[in-house]
Amino acid sequence: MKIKVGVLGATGSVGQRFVQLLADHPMFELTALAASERSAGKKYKDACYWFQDRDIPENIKDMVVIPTDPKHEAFEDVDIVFSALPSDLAKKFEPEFAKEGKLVFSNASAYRMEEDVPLVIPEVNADHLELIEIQREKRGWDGAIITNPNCSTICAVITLKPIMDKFGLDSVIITTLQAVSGAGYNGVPSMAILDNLIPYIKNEEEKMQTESLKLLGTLKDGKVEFANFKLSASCNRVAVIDGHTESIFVKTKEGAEPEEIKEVMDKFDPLKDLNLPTYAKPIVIREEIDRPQPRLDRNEGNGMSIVVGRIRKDPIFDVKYTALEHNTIRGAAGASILNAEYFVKKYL
Ligand SMILES: NC(=O)C1=CN([C@@H]2O[C@H](COP(=O)(O)OP(=O)(O)OC[C@H]3O[C@@H](n4cnc5c(N)ncnc54)[C@H](OP(=O)(O)O)[C@@H]3O)[C@@H](O)[C@H]2O)C=CC1
Ligand SMILES: N[C@@H](CC(=O)OP(=O)(O)O)C(=O)O
Repeated sequence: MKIKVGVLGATGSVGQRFVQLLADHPMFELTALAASERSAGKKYKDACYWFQDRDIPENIKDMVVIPTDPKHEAFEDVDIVFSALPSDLAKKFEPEFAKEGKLVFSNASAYRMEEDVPLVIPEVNADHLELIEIQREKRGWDGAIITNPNCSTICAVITLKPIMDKFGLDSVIITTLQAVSGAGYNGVPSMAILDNLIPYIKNEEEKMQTESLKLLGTLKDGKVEFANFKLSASCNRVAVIDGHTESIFVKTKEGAEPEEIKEVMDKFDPLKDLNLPTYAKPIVIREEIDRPQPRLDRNEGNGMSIVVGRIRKDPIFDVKYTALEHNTIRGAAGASILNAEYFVKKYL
């Protein structure tokens, strides 16, 4: 039998991606769509300004949106909620759902860096999920909050993990070129971004610099010991709809050649035997000199693969390469859903 799930912030930019990915999911049945009081009581198709390139799924469009209230009857038999709430609202609502016994798989940044909250990319640090036992004990709730990282962080960390495991990491520098969808539908006015680039995204560099070290850290005695290497990020918004591109420079501890980096990235496929519906090969390498490109490569692996190209020697660091991620799928809704699929397979 399928597990009943709900989406918080279901009408928003990331919420719509959740709806697309969950409407016909082999493990989950989407039965609750929650949003603000403005949307509650309306049919989903009327409450939400849908801007995806495929229509609202037939089985979803007439569902009635409910308020974000864990005690609402529609949540009664829901076990998992996916949160696509803005961070300030996530701070308030997510604990209320955990208190009601729900497993909250959150996209929001509100709880990512809390000591007892797992921040997880299942291919990288699935063992950190064990933190939920400590979380439940400390906070006295039956549910749990499990977070996925910031979109730009996910892209970089997936590529760094196989390098770290084989060669160790000394220093990493990342420059991002981030799509406008990362800021939500109303986030960046067209007058600001067309014919332009904005070299600032609030809090993004700090998130990349801290979240990456937690993700690549080690769980020891119920705590995450952060990874110990230097990471510097510089984040930019560009006029692309979907697809974050990152230029990544890596100095390893042991030294590595581009061919060796390519090999460890290509072999990196840790969950391939689990048959998780949203899983795709985490890293796909392109050999062409001018790839990856957002328009051409963002849908690789149904939007779940990081596409890496231009792996080459760097005169200062060991290597540099370009990585591309579909930011609202692998970087947001798809990441949360993969966390939930992994959790269900391993723990339920
Ligand atoms: N992991 C990642 O990398 C990414 C994460 N995100 C995160 O995902 C979250 C959602 O972002 P995004 O989809 O762009 O945001 P949007 O602004 O597009 O959507 C916000 C959603 O929250 C709902 N909402 C607003 N106010 C309330 C309220 N008072 N009570 C209940 N619901 C409310 C809205 O409902 P209504 O329509 O009724 O107003 C809407 O469904 C954010 O935390 C963002 O930072 C985003 C992109 C990538
Ligand atoms: N800040 C990211 C998206 C985002 O919302 O990130 P976070 O989940 O860390 O708040 C972007 O603009 O592309």
